[in-house]
Amino acid sequence: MTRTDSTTDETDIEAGEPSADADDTAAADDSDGRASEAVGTATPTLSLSGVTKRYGPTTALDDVSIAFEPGRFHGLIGPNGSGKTTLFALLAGLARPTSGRVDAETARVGYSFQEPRYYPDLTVWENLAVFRGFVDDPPPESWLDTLVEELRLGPAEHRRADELSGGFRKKLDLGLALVKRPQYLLLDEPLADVDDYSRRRIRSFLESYRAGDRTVVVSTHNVAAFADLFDRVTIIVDGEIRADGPPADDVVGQYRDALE
Ligand SMILES: Nc1ncnc2c1ncn2[C@@H]1O[C@H](COP(=O)(O)OP(=O)(O)OP(=O)(O)O)[C@@H](O)[C@H]1O
Repeated sequence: MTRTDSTTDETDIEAGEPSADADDTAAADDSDGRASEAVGTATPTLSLSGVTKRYGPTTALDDVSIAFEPGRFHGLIGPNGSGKTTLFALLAGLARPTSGRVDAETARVGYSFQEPRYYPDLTVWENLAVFRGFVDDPPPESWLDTLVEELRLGPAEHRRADELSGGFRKKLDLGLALVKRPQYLLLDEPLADVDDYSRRRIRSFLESYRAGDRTVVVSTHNVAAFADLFDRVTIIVDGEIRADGPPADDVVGQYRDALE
């Protein structure tokens, strides 16, 4: 468990070389003493407590507390600029809070953000295999076949990543998020650019992925695309949580009301 307490650091999402997952960052946290291993925690948690995140004069998150429970399909809903990506970056260990506390076992967190990361000159399969090589205790290689099948990556399996269409790039990034079969899967707009047929397959795959103690957190402003899957919804506006709990029968209406 990596616990990141309040700092005044303004570290942002790391740019540059593709990285396997957030584990490297967690290791860096340990080495400079700004995070510590929590012991004796029975249930792995993913949570923020009283977290504020500022970028210079901009407050991206303002005193946010939220816990992501095992076995949930959790919707994080908010308009552009509301703080969703920032919240994910904190949970993935890619950024530090300005104040407050982040509890995240980053080795169990997989993520796909809006900017895909992959090795451009490797094929889809090679990317999946390389990222699998970064994982300490990887699932069997057959898991990669499952991902290719379920994410409808087959037609592009042997094509270079930099030659892929936008939709296939998105699906490859989803695959990279899933390579280590994470307990917590954080997905930022996972269906953007994806064709209708693939959408249906990916939606039902994600629905089944939540089984057991796995948690899927989807960040989106396209509420309708996932409304029937959510069993918990957090609405975030201007860096503040406006609603957090079981979804209303009409999630789209619930979101509209929160924006007014
Ligand atoms: N690196 C940064 N430097 C300065 N401001 C930033 C940075 N990253 C985010 N912000 C600001 O923080 C606020 C929250 O941004 P964030 O990207 O978290 O929102 P979002 O909900 O993910 O938006 P979108 O739906 O458009 O992706 C915005 O005002 C944004 O301009």
